[in-house]
Amino acid sequence: MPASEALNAWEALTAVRAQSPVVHNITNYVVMNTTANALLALGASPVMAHAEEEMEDMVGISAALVLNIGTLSREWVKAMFLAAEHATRRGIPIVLDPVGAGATRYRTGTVRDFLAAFRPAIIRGNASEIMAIRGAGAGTKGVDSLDASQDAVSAARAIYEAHGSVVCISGATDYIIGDRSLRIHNGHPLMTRVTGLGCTASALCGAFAAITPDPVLAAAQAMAVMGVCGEIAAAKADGPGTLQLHFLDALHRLSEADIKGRLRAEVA
Ligand SMILES: Nc1ncnc2c1ncn2[C@@H]1O[C@H](COP(=O)(O)OP(=O)(O)OP(=O)(O)O)[C@@H](O)[C@H]1O
Ligand SMILES: Cc1ncsc1CCO
Ligand SMILES: [Mg+2]
Repeated sequence: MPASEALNAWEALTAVRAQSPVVHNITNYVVMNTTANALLALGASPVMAHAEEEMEDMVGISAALVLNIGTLSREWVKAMFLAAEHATRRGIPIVLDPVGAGATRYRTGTVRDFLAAFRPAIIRGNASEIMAIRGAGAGTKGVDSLDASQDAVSAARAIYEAHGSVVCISGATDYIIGDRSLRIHNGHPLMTRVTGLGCTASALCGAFAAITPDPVLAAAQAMAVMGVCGEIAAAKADGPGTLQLHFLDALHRLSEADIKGRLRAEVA
């Protein structure tokens, strides 16, 4: 069976729409609104919450936890660690987005401390961020990648072997590295001109991880949906502004035929 069909992306999307899992996000100020809207358009039920006082209750009603260090500070990091403790105890999947790892020592150090304490089901980042976790590469340009996704594959393998977390590297080709490896060739370069589509990919990883127990498959389903919707949106858009709008509509309207007709996934 071709890898695209084996992803079961349509079946998983149907399950997300039917079950509408609660996805708890501790994410950055830049993308809170866009990732909440993307999760809603997908069919999931997003909630953004970062007060330590409500971490136990919020994790208690969630099916996945998405942690994103895009605008981190001491209090938020404490909340993330506390939420991860509760999620680990409850056995709900954690997705980590190491935004800007490699740009500052604080970001890189926080991600490493987190991985020393917890095992996310999925780590989703761009190539520079993934390489920085292993001390590889020349750093990260703020939140943007200086490297191509294939350059981070060996770092991703090392992270999987050291921590057991599936690693998803986004870029022109998305790589999903775990107990097996997949590549997804969808998407559009215009997606890099809209802030937070990587953060959106991580949020979608959370929604699919809530439905799909196998984290390689869950990450691949999320990246498949991202890529296919990115292509549909780019075909209608005049630029980044309308891409963002068309992307949300594409998520909402995504059909089995869209996925079957466009998805280009292969075993890496
Ligand atoms: N050159 C490209 N061609 C096609 N798709 C791309 C390209 N670059 C990125 N994408 C897609 O754009 C989405 C965001 O990935 P990207 O690597 O830009 O994330 P990011 O750098 O973490 O973004 P952000 O920090 O703004 O959230 C993914 O779905 C990815 O597949
Ligand atoms: C631009 C930006 N800065 C911190 S987080 C963020 C959103 C994209 O990662
Ligand atoms: Mg990012």
